[in-house]
Amino acid sequence: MAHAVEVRDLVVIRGKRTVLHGISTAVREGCVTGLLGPSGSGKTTLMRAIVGVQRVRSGRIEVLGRPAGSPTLRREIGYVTQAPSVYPDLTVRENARYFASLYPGVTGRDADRAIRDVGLERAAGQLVRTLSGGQHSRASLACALLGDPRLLILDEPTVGQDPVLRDELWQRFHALAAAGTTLVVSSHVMDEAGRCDRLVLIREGRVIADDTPAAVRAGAGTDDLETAFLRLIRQREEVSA
Ligand SMILES: Nc1ncnc2c1ncn2[C@@H]1O[C@H](COP(=O)(O)OP(=O)(O)OP(=O)(O)O)[C@@H](O)[C@H]1O
Repeated sequence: MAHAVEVRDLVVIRGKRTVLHGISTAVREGCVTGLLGPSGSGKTTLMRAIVGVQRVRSGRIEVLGRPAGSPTLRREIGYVTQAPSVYPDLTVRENARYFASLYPGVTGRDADRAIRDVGLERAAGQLVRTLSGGQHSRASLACALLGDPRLLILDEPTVGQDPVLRDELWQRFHALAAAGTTLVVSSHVMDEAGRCDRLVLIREGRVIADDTPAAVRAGAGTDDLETAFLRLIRQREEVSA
């Protein structure tokens, strides 16, 4: 299967700390790849590097066959950060229509469909600054979907969503993947890991597993991904001790 993203020996230093210590991984096209790891492990930094907005010390990243950060990639990548990326003083619909207007051929009808796709139709006329945290991040997701990106990078998109909405969002992610979009979704919630096609587990800036959920479970000798993650961490600690 072709790779949408290839990362080789990536080293990133932020402030005075080495945050990514020579990471190598690849993201398969048309899959949902989960980036899992504890808070501060480097998930956002890796996503920023893939999107091309993170200064890297060394290593190589290819995205859709081009070096990360290439201007021609801008229209092909949708990136939803943890920070709000929609205008607070516009309604959800106004935001979606504004972002739709930035893409040739994307219409107001597409904007309305994106709002429906993230389950925000009842809040479409509401000012973004009055939305709940979960609604706010779904508004950002709707706007990121508008350009029909080939690669969607979603930083903790299910934070603050109730279980029903989380389930709907995961169904939506898989529908997008089935239609050919590649998704990279970060989370530190292990029960979401099992919903990914592939997992990249990161700890302290190093990849400690890169496989399907089933293979990660089998490799660690447990059915539970949280236990698998803990076992992988302990194995690493024993090897480096
Ligand atoms: N602007 C910055 N300057 C210096 N260090 C930073 C900066 N942003 C993040 N870091 C550090 O880089 C490390 C990795 O952070 P990153 O945000 O990539 O982790 P994460 O796995 O995404 O965490 P979370 O799950 O909490 O979002 C952390 O130690 C963090 O303190």
